[in-house]
Amino acid sequence: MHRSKLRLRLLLKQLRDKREFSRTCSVQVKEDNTKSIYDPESDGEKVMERLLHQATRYDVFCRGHLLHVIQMADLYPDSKSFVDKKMIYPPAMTYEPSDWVPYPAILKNIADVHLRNWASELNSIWKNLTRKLTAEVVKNPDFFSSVIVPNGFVVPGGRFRELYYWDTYWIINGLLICDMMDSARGMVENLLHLVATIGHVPNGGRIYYEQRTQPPLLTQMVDSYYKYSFDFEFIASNINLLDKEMEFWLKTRTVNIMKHGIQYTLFRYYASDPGPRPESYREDLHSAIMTEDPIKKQERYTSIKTAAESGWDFSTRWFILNGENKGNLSNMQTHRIVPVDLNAFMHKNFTLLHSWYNKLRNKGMARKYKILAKELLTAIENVLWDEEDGIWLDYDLENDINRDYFYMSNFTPLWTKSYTFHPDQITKNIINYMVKYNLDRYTGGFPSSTEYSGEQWDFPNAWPPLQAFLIQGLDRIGTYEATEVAFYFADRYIHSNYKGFKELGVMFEKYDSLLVGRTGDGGEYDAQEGFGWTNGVVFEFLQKWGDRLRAYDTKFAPRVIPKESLHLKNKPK
Ligand SMILES: OC[C@H]1O[C@H](O[C@H]2O[C@H](CO)[C@@H](O)[C@H](O)[C@H]2O)[C@H](O)[C@@H](O)[C@@H]1O
Repeated sequence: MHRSKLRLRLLLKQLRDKREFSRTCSVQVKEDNTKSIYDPESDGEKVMERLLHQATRYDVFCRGHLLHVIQMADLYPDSKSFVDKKMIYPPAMTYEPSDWVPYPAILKNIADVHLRNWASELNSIWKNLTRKLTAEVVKNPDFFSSVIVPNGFVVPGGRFRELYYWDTYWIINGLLICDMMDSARGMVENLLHLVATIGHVPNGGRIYYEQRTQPPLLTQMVDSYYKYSFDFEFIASNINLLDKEMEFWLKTRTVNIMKHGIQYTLFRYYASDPGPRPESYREDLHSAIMTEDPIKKQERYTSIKTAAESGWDFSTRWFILNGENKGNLSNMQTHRIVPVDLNAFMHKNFTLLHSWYNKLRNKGMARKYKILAKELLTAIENVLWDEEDGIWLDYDLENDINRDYFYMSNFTPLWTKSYTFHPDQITKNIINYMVKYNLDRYTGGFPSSTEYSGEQWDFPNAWPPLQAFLIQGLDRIGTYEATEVAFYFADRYIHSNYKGFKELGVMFEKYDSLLVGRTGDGGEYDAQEGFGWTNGVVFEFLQKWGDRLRAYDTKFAPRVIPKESLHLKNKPK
């Protein structure tokens, strides 16, 4: 086979182990565009072949010399490209899910013809995003970085070619709304299978994601499936795995906080496995380069991986510098922050499990989850609730203070109903907080934070799940005022997604809160299109408000004007 040779000098002197790596390596690019390593100081390809044969897929995709040389050679602008490559056969192929239908029932509930047509186009996108592991991958898993799951799945899109834990929640809801109940169940079964085999749900469907998880939404996915299927048998036969996942969180992710002489147990993210993220190897190595101390280096890696586990990778939300959210990635101390959203998710999980065990007449387990839910709710209210601002705030374990900054995650307990306040009181608190941060001025969606850091989970990026937390959270309060404000912002957000699709033909992973219909930016990879959770949230909003939402001309302001009583006028900051 004809091969063209591309010689790359590696500037390996800068690296930690100079003796091992200060050599010249070559990379051969085959005609079929696959690459293999050639090492001129030894017997070239044979050595690398031998290495590949001896190595397990973990040695190739997750650690070791080969990974190091390739990632440091700067072969790909995005480090994740290599760890997703095939060794012989492609790990996944697109296939059409058997339950996909061209006219799901939701379309009938969308009054506006433009929005209806758009929903129909979005329904077609599911087919492009569906994957199933090939028989080859399943038979020879050692050649691939894919994690083996029994059923097909919908991926987020773009560079995200595998399943992702928390993305799957919104994808499943979208599938259920589009009458794809079998696909949705298959995806839940995949995650349950991962709990059974790995002990937790990994960040994503690759072996290099196994050592960390993501926001724990599996129990809520089962709940979503149950609400459509009424299949309590499914819950009954899988509840032990949901319990197993909760035990993982209880055993590995709790912290105790003393406040006014009382000890509370809350959850944090914590991914402490050694070394940099294989899929962002070069980036992490550079982040940790300023310290030679191996313990401090690992601290960096733990903070980075923990941020990835949180789903907010990256954000000033995890920076601690002199007790503030300032600095840069080297100031990240994710595992020293108790996050509002994680604790709200866990509270919801405990509540659901309590009610299901009750229904199963399993008194012991029902009691276990009743106590867990009650104690966590008390902790959320006593540690995370900020009386002055009338909102929940993350807690800084390093400085023993609440982090008084605007982050969209502050609203998550609304979404999980993790509060005991009277609906009128919480409505007032939340609307005041929204007014304080002038949320009405962001016509492209709510920004993740007010910090312009260049990181993707900060200003001005508007992420779909975060829109859902606040908009659905308001709606779930149930007061007239809160539900109208929810509709007002749902209308605005739908408009931003619709405008982007009409003008650019794509759905984005995230949006720019200042530029209606335009993608967000920043962080360590280019903005992606597809997109699983974006489409899922759109379907959720169309399902809820399809009778009221209207497509409107992008040149004019939104037609839905909030009532005077909503106090949501632009106010100078
Ligand atoms: O490669 C960088 C990071 O990419 C993922 O994170 C982002 O995309 C995920 C899929 O949509 C999403 O779940 C996450 O919230 C995003 O920040 C991946 O999950 C990270 O682990 C990875 O380091």
